[in-house]
Amino acid sequence: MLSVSASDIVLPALLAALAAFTISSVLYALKSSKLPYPIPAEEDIQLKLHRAAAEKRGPWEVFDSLTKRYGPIFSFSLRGTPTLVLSTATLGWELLEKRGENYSSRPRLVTAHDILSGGLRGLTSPYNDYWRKWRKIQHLGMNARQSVVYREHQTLEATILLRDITRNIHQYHELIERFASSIVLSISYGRRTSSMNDEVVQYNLQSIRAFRDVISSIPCWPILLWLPRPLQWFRRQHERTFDEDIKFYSALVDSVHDRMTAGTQKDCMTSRALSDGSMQLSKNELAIAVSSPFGAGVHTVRLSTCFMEVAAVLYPEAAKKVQTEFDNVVGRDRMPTFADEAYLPYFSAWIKEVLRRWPVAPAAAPHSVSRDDYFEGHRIPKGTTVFANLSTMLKDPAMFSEPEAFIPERFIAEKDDDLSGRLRDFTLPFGFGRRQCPGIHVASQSIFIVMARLLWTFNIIPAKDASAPDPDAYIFLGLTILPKPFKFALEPRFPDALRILEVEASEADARVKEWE
Ligand code: HEM
Repeated sequence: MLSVSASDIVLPALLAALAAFTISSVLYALKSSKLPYPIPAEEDIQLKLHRAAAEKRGPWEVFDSLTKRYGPIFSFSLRGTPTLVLSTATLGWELLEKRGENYSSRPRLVTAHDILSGGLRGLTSPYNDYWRKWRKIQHLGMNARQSVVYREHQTLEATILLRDITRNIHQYHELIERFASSIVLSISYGRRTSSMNDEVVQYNLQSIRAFRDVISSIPCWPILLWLPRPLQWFRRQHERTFDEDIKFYSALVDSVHDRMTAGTQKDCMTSRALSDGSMQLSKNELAIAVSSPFGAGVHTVRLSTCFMEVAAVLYPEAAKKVQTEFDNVVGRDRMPTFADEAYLPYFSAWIKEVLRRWPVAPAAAPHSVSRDDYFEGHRIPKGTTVFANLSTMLKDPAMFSEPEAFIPERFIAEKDDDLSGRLRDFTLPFGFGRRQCPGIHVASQSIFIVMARLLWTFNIIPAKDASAPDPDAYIFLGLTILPKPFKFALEPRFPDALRILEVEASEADARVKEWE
């Protein structure tokens, strides 16, 4: 009988790991000697990034100061991976959009993607056949035309949100998070939530926390995957979490299926995916794909609206102009609706200016290059990580004059050239090319209806004795940012505003039951 002792497995495994580590170190040294647009080694960017993270500052601050010294495109080696930073929109369009077929992968995240997410999380997926199927589902559920389906629910929830804020402004963050959670659940499963204590909300929040914890911990070397599987100690806990995720999210898909059979299901991403015969997704793939909007769509909407409050407090003249436009277009007998949007050019420009001045994902999400490429005579090797440094791009004086100032008018295009077209659509805060945020339409709708109704009803003013928010202070949340806490108050704009809000909100209370 053959028997294998632990030392028979462990020793060869360790030797294999050591050999792999040595080889990859040598390859790394070779790679970093051939970086495109390199910055001098004495910059010690790794240390700078480490220090920034320790001080809770985003990497974009380091990128911004290096852009000033070395120009809008530069590279360095980050733990062995060539890393390229792009700091003008033109470079982003040139590489990430025009060459999107090659610039749309993601850096490999062994623990967070391969293990904790079973290789199925779209956000961190490499650019491959699975990602294309995942992305098709996002498109099916959130493309421009499909997003219109969610407007009724968004309007009702926005009205309930505003009424709840007037009753308890101290719970502002929780209330807006409840709003955003309800919207993404209606997109994914055609159901709403009336509370953050909802089991589905709580599960998703816990899942986001697990993902964040793994992302912010020390990354796992891919060579450790060469160890025999029973020796890969780092797998077990994450695999268990993934198994639980599959069970939980599959049950949600099953309940949509049951409601479809009963004829009571609202149109949503899951129902559309289940009805589309061409999908060819396994049950697990489908369960994870339709759960994606929660992770990417709750905090981003909450954070963006928080910066809108900062803008309203810091720049009251611009907020007044928005309100004058409301008075002219909407009047004071009813609240704004989506039907008014086309007639509110200043308000649309105001929203764009907030997203420009305070991009909530200032370095977007890193892309990765699938094959060697050449740009301006420089070789950009396969596997290069590419950052679209939105923070610097959106303050590029060549594109936005007086970039630190708050000037919504810059988005009211007069010319018909390419740049004016780009400013009219203004998708930059949502990233580039094939990885551009698939939630862009639903996010824009949520922001539009919440802010339109908020600014129609109230003046957003600094709270008594509170100091004005610092426009450049932020809380660093990893990929995203939140304004430093500041106190604001809501002052009804005219005597009837609160009455109209109360009436619309109690109608909304009754109508949202359709989504329960
Ligand atoms: C103001 C709100 C939002 C902003 C500023 C925003 C911004 C972004 C950015 C910058 C990216 C990375 C793009 C890139 O890699 O180039 C992204 C990705 C993504 N966003 Fe959003 N987002 C917002 C809201 C939403 C919402 C509401 C949803 C869903 C309901 C959503 C779903 C996603 C998903 C699934 C991805 C990953 C796409 C991929 O890797 O292919 N986002 N978003």
